[in-house]
Amino acid sequence: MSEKYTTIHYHNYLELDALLSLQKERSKALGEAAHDETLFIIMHQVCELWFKQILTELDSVILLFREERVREDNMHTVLLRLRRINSIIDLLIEQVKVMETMTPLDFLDFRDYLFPASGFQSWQFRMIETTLGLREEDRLTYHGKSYKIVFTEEQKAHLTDIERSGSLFDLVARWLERTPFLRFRGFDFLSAYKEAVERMIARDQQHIRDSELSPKMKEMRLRVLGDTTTYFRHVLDREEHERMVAAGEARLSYDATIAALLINLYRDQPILNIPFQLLTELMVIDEGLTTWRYRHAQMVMRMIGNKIGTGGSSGHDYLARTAEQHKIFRDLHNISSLLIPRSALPDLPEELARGLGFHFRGK
Ligand code: HEM
Ligand SMILES: N[C@@H](CC(=O)c1ccccc1NC=O)C(=O)O
Repeated sequence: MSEKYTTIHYHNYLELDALLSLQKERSKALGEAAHDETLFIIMHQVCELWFKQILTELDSVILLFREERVREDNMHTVLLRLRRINSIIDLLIEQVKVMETMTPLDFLDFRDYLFPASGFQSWQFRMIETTLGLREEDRLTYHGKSYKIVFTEEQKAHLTDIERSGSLFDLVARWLERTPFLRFRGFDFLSAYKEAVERMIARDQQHIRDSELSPKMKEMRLRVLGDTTTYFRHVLDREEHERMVAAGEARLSYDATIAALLINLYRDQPILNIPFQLLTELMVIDEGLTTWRYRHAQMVMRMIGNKIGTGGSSGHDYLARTAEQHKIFRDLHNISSLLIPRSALPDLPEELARGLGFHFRGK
């Protein structure tokens, strides 16, 4: 008999007996009950639940991306799930305010009971970072040791597994490299782009030189404009890009970078619109996590000033540095320095433009 139509009560369905018995204040158990410790526990439990949901979404997206070809009809689902992650991150940022209704003095009523526990030991947070593509070598070191030392062997193995099997960053990079439009029936995107950049810079330089501006202003404007050796050096030259990758200054391969550039420049072509949205959502995840890190660091500053963290880090200073350093999709943000105005873009050959559009062929 099917179990589908048996009845269930709200309370049981949500396992509320278990859930609501999980707030065990150490101050109450070991000394004098501190009123705000319940909030502190619930805040963390709520965060961990949202981390679980983020991981569920990331795992499903990764599964769709692991297929030999990412199916077009899966792309929309991927986008919906990435957007869900971004809504959750917005909520996590907003939630910091609730934590800040606790005053630093009230925190001290129970902080002593927390040593040496800390957010360093949040396995799900590390799973999120690693699944997205933060590698061991990208991280600030933890007293010169691996960030994994605080975890069980099983948890460590799981993190290593993800590092080996390919993060979302890696999968998106491979997907970009497969973009089929870079060379299409005589249209060589890269040569057309190179020519357009050179033409645009030469024209703008001439306009500045011919203008009525003072020599000092002219010099400044020319400097802002840059030339083909400033922003564009590494896209105009594969070897230069490969040197940057080897030096750790770029992470996306040359081909993936060019594909991301094409998608950004021609994002109005219907077929490139969803890929463009995908790249955008990935950047939004990075921005959201960075904002959360800053927000958390700011809260920490308010709560404990410059004290050392219970996990042994320098506290606020360490956290603020992770915000800068632990970005994952930096390469996608860097594409913006390679963009040129639409007016300077080479027109696509008509056949290609037609190929990139959606065509309804009625009978
Ligand atoms: C009074 C509130 C809080 C304070 C004072 C605080 C303080 C700190 C400090 C000082 C660290 C650095 C590690 C250490 O040396 O201890 C840290 C790390 C961390 N905290 Fe908090 N925290 C608070 C609330 C939260 C909440 C609500 C969350 C949500 C889950 C959270 C998640 C994390 C995570 C994930 C890390 C690791 C960050 C990294 O290494 O990149 N913290 N926290
Ligand atoms: N690291 C904090 C303590 C703390 O926030 C914490 C302690 C135990 C479990 C989770 C924590 N939250 C995030 O770091 C401190 O130094 O006060």
